[in-house]
Amino acid sequence: MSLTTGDKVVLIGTGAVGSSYAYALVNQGICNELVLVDLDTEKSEGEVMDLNHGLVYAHSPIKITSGTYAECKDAAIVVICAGAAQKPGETRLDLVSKNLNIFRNIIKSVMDSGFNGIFLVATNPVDILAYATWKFSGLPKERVIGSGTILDTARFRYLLSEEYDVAPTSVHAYIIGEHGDSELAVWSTANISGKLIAPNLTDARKEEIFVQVRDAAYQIIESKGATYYGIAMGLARITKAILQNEEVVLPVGSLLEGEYGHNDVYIGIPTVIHRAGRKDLVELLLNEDEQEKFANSVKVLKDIQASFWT
Ligand SMILES: NC(=O)C1=CN([C@@H]2O[C@H](COP(=O)(O)OP(=O)(O)OC[C@H]3O[C@@H](n4cnc5c(N)ncnc54)[C@H](O)[C@@H]3O)[C@@H](O)[C@H]2O)C=CC1
Ligand SMILES: CC(=O)C(=O)O
Repeated sequence: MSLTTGDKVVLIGTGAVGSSYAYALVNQGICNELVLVDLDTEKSEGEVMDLNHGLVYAHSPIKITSGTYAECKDAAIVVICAGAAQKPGETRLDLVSKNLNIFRNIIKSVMDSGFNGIFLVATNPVDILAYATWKFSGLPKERVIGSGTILDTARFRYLLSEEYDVAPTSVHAYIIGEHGDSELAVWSTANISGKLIAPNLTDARKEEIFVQVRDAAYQIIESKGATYYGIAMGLARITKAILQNEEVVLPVGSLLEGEYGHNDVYIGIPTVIHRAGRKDLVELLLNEDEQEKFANSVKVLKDIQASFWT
């Protein structure tokens, strides 16, 4: 069966992240049909009403409805933002059992609809849940994408843009690895217009910037209860890259099969995104320290996987 070709998006989970993503899609005119699904149907229906009331001022026409899993049948992309979120003091990995159970049911319901498109997963712990989506759905790896380190990389580029007074889009730098505490900054290739950043910063300053990136979620959750605008913009960016067949490189969650010397794990790495989902992985040349940190991040994720998949 060939890939569904329209640009219908079904969003599962219309909480803080899901509703912000829907709002970003409408404002940027990324798709022309959006269906909202949530266990709490009253909430998704309310979100649909609210979004529709802004349509007269939207970027371009879009049909927004609430629906059931049957709507996934002809969807190009199913985006999953459903499940539990971190409470203050919790790590992303604390959510694993709860959200794996939720995902078992969600993926089955989506696949039972006859879905033949691309999954984009945001629910945490996102790397484990992207892997679970790939396993539960039976879809090829190209059609299951996690949000990976799209948000962490955006945070990193923003902080470096502040450091150097240039636009974040002119900073070329990646956070890779787990979307979580074991992630790493690839300082060895981070640059502005080809000029390497690392030689101009002390180790102490680099560590300060990295810690700000790594711990941003904890800080935001402590101050306002949840993070959602940043990831919503990141998810909208990935959605646009897929629907517009951009072949752009984005740091998303992709399955490793020998790349970087590891396999059988979803993790945040630069990936070429096109209309069929993931195209190629871009293998960064990591230095020894980065390779060790990346290997540790893989191990953190694999140890968790091992307790759920033999
Ligand atoms: N990947 C990333 O970079 C980020 C991921 N997240 C994650 O996104 C997820 C959602 O976060 P929030 O929107 O803040 O949470 P939320 O609690 O505001 O929303 C979750 C929604 O999921 C729905 N839901 C729960 N079980 C469901 C099921 N079985 N079927 C359908 N809907 C169901 C709930 O009714 C609720 O509307 C969390 O796991 C959070 O950690 C949050 C920020 C960044
Ligand atoms: C909550 C989360 O995963 C983040 O903001 O990075």
